[in-house]
Amino acid sequence: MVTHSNKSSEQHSQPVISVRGLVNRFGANVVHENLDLTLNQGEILGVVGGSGTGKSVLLRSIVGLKRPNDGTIEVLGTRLNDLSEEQRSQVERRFGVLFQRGALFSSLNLQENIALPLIEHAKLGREEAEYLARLKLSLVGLSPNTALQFPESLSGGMVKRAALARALALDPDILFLDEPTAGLDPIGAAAFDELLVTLRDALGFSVFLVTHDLDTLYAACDRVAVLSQKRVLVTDTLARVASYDDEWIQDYFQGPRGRAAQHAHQN
Ligand SMILES: Nc1ncnc2c1ncn2[C@@H]1O[C@H](COP(=O)(O)OP(=O)(O)OP(=O)(O)O)[C@@H](O)[C@H]1O
Repeated sequence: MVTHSNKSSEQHSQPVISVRGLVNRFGANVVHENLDLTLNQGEILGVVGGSGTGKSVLLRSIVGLKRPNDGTIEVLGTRLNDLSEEQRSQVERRFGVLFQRGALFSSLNLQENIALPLIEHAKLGREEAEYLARLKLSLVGLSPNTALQFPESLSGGMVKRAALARALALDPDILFLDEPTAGLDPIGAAAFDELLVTLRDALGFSVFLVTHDLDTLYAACDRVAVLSQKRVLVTDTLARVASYDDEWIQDYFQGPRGRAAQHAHQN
């Protein structure tokens, strides 16, 4: 059951990301063709789709790691296409990104990992940055004595939390998460979903969440966008998307795993 207030699009109609007519190609491989997507203020938007439908490429296009072949991307009211490199990096500072792999530097302890963006981008001194890093660790539920530990000594769930703390280091307006619960056991994944909703409710950021995890969709997402046929086929509440007349959607939501997730969250 969704325990948070279901902040649907009606309550958060202000878009923080607006993608229109996006085209992405790699040589002859057309990944996106005329793709539209909207992320509203304060919502957690789950982005799903079959393997290779371009979820990660979409995320990378928005955060500035892949230059689109065509289309416009507007973030927080600013059209990214029109910006200089310097202006673009100002906008990108308002993003927090958690990638599926390579989330933390293995040679740095947690405090140093989280302090890094504060030193590099916010130009804080080391002591102040590490103080803030410890605050971020407590925000994601990690005790102060994890601050000096290295990523390899932590469980998968703790690493994800620490990576989330780093993504939150610069107090982002928009958080991008690429399969954050991949590799976690169901209890660790559920705890991460709950933490995400709690932090969103408390801090008010908006979330672009790529996931294959049906439980995450039920537990954390206000709306779901489905990538299929090189575009966003539908964006709506989970209940409406789950009943959408499309073969992949029906297989995904009404298959055994989809029904199990739905059942688990109804009880
Ligand atoms: N750097 C790249 N060079 C060439 N092709 C790429 C590159 N990055 C992605 N692609 C291609 O773009 C397509 C979409 O990839 P993407 O990783 O976005 O899919 P996805 O939906 O995130 O998949 P998955 O669910 O398996 O992670 C794939 O065909 C992939 O091969």
